[in-house]
Amino acid sequence: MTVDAIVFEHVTFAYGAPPSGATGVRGIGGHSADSGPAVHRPVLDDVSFTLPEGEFCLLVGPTGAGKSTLLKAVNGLVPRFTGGDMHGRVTVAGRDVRGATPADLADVVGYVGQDPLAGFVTDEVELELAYTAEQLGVAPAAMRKRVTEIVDLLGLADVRDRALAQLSSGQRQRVAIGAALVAGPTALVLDEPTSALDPTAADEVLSALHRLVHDLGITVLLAEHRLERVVQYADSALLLDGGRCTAGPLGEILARSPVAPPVVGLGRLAGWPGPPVTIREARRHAAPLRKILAERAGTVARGTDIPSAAQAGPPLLEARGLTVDYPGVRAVAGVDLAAARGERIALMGRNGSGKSSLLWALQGTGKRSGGTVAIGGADPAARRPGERRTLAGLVPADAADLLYAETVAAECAGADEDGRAPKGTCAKILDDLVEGVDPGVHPRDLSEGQRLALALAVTLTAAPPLLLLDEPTRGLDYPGKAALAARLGTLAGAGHCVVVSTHDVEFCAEFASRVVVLSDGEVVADGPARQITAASPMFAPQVEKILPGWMTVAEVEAALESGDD
Ligand SMILES: Nc1ncnc2c1ncn2[C@@H]1O[C@H](COP(=O)(O)OP(=O)(O)OP(=O)(O)O)[C@@H](O)[C@H]1O
Ligand SMILES: Nc1ncnc2c1ncn2[C@@H]1O[C@H](COP(=O)(O)OP(=O)(O)OP(=O)(O)O)[C@@H](O)[C@H]1O
Repeated sequence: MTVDAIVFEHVTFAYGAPPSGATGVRGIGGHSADSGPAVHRPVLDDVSFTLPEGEFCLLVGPTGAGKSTLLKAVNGLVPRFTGGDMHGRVTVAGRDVRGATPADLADVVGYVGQDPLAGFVTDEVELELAYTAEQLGVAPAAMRKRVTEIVDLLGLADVRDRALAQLSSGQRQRVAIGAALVAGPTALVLDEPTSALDPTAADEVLSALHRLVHDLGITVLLAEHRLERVVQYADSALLLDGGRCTAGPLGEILARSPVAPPVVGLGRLAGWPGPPVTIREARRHAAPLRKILAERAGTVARGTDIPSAAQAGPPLLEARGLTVDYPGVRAVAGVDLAAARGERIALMGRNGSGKSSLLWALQGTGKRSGGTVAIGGADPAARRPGERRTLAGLVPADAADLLYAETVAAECAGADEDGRAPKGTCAKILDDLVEGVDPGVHPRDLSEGQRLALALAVTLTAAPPLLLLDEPTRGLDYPGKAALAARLGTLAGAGHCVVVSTHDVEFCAEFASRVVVLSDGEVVADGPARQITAASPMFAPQVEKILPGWMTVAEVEAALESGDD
């Protein structure tokens, strides 16, 4: 008989009311106590669903829909540590979550947040894995056996003795999953576990989760924006939109979802039945469309084919022999990079290949151990911070680093003033990226995607000639990413040079004219986006895999429309 792993019965939740849990416990970003008793619009509105044992379920929904909130309600973090007003019932493996702490529930549900480092309590892999078991009072012999099983299951044998700080991001994420598994839970909930990972590391993590579902019958509930990465692993989906939640088989949910991967968009455009949700299914329908496109390929200008401006003008940015050393690591190893106004460059490469270090060194704030950087002839490192900002703007991977004001509205007003932009510029950019952000809310209470959009809007308002963005698509839904690509395209068209470090191949396909690939701090490929991404199974976007030579749904749509004229 199958047991229901996670059950929500008429769950309604709104932020704003005082915390209902124990006092003296550090909250998870909630500040309801000092913001008064005002209750906001419900984030979850009469949510009911049942997830059986051994199911891999995706939680999908637009930016700020409440996905993190729903996941935290599974193990009681919401409302216990966030405050808020909650009605209805959540049960995991038959246990009522109300009144229990996440630690009480560790043997039925494991929670893995977006940033594994933030959740670690020790310094070493094995200690971290053993920690939860120790807390639960498991006998040493049983504990060693359990840790070994988890190490094998998650492919961590080679690194089990290492310090956590020496692990790659994908390995750290697998350790975080392992730590959540030690207590032997029925269910695992994961909040965008691959958002910071390169495509290879993401595949490793998702394959490990897939094995847990198949070998151990664990139920996995996983929130993710990059659906193209995860659909092939999932059985079912929950769609959260406007507070309401719909559950169903993956294909059915994606067919009606406002957020769907490119393959679904292509299927809708081409009228393929289903529509297909995997590349494999889509290829079965693709032959007639390939034929039509082959006839049009010569006559249609594709967006990303716009010639590189590098050939047109003198470079805005010129770096020579740029080197960044940390103790024991050469993060950037003699990089030469020239970029002109109008270029849209994606910086790609494995986790730890040196992308962030390169961006910060180019901007002038980061460490530079050797080499030169010039932006419009000036060395940004030699300028004062205020002046530096007029040469280059950098949106950091952790968007919160850029935000200081008490409300979204104040942040936007400050950005308009600092950037000498007309009033309302920043708010308008924000609204284009993510709709409906409450201007009165504190930036720390925004969802991940909303906060990132705000940091982007603040930087784009000042619009310096060189724009550097470090992983700017975390937490953004597909419409948000398309809006970001469009805005960056407009800025490039107006003479800015835009460099984006990203693991998001679909965003790269929409945005980039040129791709630079780093490996171990060195540039190993540099050329037109279409050429570089098509040549690599790791970097190729979904559309390219189904219709070689075509990168995005919009491109295919334009080609089909051109034939209708
Ligand atoms: N502590 C809080 N106080 C007030 N409002 C909050 C708080 N935390 C989140 N919110 C709001 O609740 C809504 C849902 O946030 P949540 O983080 O659950 O969304 P999400 O779907 O996970 O978003 P993303 O896709 O960006 O990760 C957002 O509008 C957010 O601004
Ligand atoms: N402050 C630091 N001190 C020591 N080593 C560092 C520091 N910052 C980065 N490193 C190391 O330098 C190398 C490059 O890191 P960097 O963050 O630039 O890579 P990345 O390509 O941006 O990675 P990711 O895709 O994971 O964000 C890695 O080996 C990293 O561990």
